[in-house]
Amino acid sequence: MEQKFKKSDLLDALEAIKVSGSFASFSNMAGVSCNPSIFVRGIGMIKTPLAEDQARQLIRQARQAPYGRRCDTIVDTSVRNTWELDATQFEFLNPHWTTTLKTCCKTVARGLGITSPVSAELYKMLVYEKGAMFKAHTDTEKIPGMFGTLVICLPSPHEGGDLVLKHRGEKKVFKTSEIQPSLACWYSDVLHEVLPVTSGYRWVLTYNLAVSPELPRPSAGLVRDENRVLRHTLRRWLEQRKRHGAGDQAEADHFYYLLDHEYTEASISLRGLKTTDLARLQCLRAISAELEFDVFLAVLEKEEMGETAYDYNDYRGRGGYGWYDEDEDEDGNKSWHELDEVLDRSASILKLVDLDGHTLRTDMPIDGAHICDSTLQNEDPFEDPSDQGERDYEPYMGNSGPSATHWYRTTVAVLVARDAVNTFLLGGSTLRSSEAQTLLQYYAKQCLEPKTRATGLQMIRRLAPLAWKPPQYYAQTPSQNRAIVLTILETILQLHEYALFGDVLAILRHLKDDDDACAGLFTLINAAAGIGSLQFERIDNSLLECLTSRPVGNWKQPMTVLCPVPGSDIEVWAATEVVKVCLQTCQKTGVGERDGVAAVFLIRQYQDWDYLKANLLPILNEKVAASGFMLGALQEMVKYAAEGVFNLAECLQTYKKLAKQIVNTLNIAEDKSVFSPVRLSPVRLADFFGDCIRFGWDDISAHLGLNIASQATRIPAPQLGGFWIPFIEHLLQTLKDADVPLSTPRYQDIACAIFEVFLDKFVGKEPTPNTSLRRPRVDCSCSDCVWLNEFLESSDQSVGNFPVAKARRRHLHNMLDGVHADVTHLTERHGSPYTLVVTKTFKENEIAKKKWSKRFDAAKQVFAKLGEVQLRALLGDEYDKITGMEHLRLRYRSRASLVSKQAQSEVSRTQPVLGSQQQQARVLAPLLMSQSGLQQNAGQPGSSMGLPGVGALGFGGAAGALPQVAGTKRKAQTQRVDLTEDSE
Ligand SMILES: O=C(O)CCC(=O)C(=O)O
Ligand SMILES: [Fe+2]
Repeated sequence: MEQKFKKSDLLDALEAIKVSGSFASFSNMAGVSCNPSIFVRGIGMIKTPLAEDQARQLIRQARQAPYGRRCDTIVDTSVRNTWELDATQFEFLNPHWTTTLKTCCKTVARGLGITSPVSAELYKMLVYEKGAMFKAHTDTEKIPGMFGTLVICLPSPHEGGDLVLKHRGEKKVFKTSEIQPSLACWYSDVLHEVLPVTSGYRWVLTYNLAVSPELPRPSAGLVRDENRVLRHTLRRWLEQRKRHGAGDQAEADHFYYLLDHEYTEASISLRGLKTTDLARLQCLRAISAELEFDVFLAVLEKEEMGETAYDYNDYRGRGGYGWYDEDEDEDGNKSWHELDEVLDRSASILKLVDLDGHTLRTDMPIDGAHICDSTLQNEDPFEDPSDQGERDYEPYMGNSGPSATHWYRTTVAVLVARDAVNTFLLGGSTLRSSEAQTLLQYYAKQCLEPKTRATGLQMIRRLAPLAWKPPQYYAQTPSQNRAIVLTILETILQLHEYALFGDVLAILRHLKDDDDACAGLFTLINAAAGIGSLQFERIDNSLLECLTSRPVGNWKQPMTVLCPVPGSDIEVWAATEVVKVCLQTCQKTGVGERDGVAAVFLIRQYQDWDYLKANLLPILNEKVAASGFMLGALQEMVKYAAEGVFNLAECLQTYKKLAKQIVNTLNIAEDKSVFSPVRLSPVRLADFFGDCIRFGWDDISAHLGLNIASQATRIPAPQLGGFWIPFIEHLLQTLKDADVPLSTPRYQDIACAIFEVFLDKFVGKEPTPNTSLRRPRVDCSCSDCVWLNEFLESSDQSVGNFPVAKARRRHLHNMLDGVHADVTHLTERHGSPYTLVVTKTFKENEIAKKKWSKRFDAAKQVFAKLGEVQLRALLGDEYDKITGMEHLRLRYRSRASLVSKQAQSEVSRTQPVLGSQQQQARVLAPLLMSQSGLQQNAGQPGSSMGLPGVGALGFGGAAGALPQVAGTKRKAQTQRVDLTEDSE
């Protein structure tokens, strides 16, 4: 009859594992007196480091080392190619060498985790010359009690010759070339090899390691007793769970095991564990590979909030010496306040990781009340708070007693029965999408193991919709997230779970904007198709949906990475389905240049010129207004025609015919959407001029130039910086490339027209300062506000006093702030009630001036970027006027007269005076009086320009509110209607 499982047995079994030993260990011997002073018969003393001539002498004395294969010992230099000397051929003259070796044995015992005394018996001296190596093998038992091998690497320069050791999937590499003298040791059941020496000589001594033959033989495998007991206990737990099912008697589905050491959230992983914790977790990990449970690591946190005893210090703190925000002891630590009564208690897993340290959950609530039951140590896992926890203390507040919150943290291993792992991982609270994403990665890994595959897939099905709910897609950074998406899809494809693949893609369809994810997906498909195991017909529809969820212009990248084998089902799909759907999509409205480019690209890739003529040309004929789409497609066509793929003559004929139509229907002002980089890029329009020059279509470019110049005044403000200024820049380049003089009237007209409207709508006139004391009303009809409005609207009162109680002062204050009134308001704290003093200011003048100056400077930058020489040629006679912008200034003629005018105004007080706004505001603000009620900021130009390179200047506002100037004659356009008073 099986013994009944007890939690305490599991604890005992774990605690019995004390030593952390590894299957192999290395150690630096520096500092140990270790020159053995080797004397070799037939040679004499060997000097260290080993020199070439002595190395050759050693080799002459040596023989080719054999190796053991089953019962034989054979020489085969393709397996082992080393020179060896028997222990009888040499001796150590250094009398301390025996002591050194004893020290080495202790190092070995510690490194391999052996508690009984270890002895080392000299076996061979080995010399590896260039090319020498020893292929992977395990060592045979050569003496009674032997459990492993010790190698002492003597000083001898060499490269290569790395010692590579592997055990149960773990691998260690020891570079004897880097550290000498040094030792390495391993258990006999560890597979190891010596990689070929690439230069010099590798020189080592080998020793047989043994324990007393009566003792159990230590080995790297889990034959140590402690591990057997642990495995046995765990098996009993799991079997008992199965037997009792889910009833009352049911065994716990998980246990927390308190680690000996504390670890931080950042350091928690198997690799970061110390000594015994490491030893125990390594055993658990090994056993969990055989038994049905999983091991995780976790940082637990408990929060307790409660009332504390009344603290005299707080009282004193408030009474006589002012208010202490924090109560700290002399060392600056927050002092400890015992909780008299705990009012609120909660526990959570702050962070749960797998043994590789991958985060699975964070901030996951757990049942604090039963935590003792789940802990193997059977105690509150949180240590004595008085020296561990973080704390926060709230002193006596008058209406409630003093309270404190304590947080306690501890680190544990979590053992979870495998049938309960999913419930455990998904437990606690609703999963955040980022958590669902991390869990997905975990389950993707599970899918790769046949045993856990079914659950893994099931969980992916369940978690995917949680992980990628539309708004949370970017819960993690896009690239991290994209990597997860692709890992999952790759796993699913590998497993041929096509239905699930479709489901996950359907969830991902909203990832319209993540083109890299889409391209990544198509790369995956391409790779899977390359392996030859893909059933493409089961995913083609999902892929098509993935394409159609984004603009045609974005199909080019994924379809480029796809590169299917000619004649394959993927190619047939691309040539029929993809191209067909692409053209259907192009018939819709709102297509732009990138769509035109992509459509032609796809036809070039999968169809031919005849197909294009039959299917794309009719669409182009219909789409004259979508000039971006047209130009994209036409220019792409000509590109391929030049490469010889399409019929060049027919292409050019089509281009010319359609180009005429584009120019005829071009309407700059109305077709807002065309002249935005999304629909048509400035460079493409410039290229169009280039094409006209190249192909000699002079009439077309003349017509287009005229069109632009005559319609320029109607260009909406945002398109200036977003399209037309960059266009000029590209046009300059195009003309230079085509050797066309910049002073050609056609281009001069275009440039002047655009710059004039740029100055007019973007920079605008320097704003006229407001001199009036009248301010806009606040929107409230209470008696206080009536009073306030009277003051605000008055043209001669600059300061208003409002002696009203606090609540009413606050109301006035809020109302003023609500309309951003150009006033200051301060409370004068004497008398009863206090008085709200409102003073009219002229800050808006300064603000408006600053904004204008920024735009002015931005325009200067634009001119500077284009270059003086080029601009002079392009703007001709207009150059000085346009780039100087003097006509936009308020007072550019005589700066000197400003001072006298200012003085004059101080005398007259009623006359509006124009000049430097800042100066005026500063000097005259409190004094000015005027009848003018006009708001000087109305119709401020320059807003929302989207000017490249000057965006940071922050042009904001409503350019749409600009008064538009009628008329078509360029020279007459520089005047704009201005609502502000202008003294000129
Ligand atoms: O040369 C070494 O480092 C290891 C030699 C070895 O594996 C052996 O002698 O069995
Ligand atoms: Fe070996």
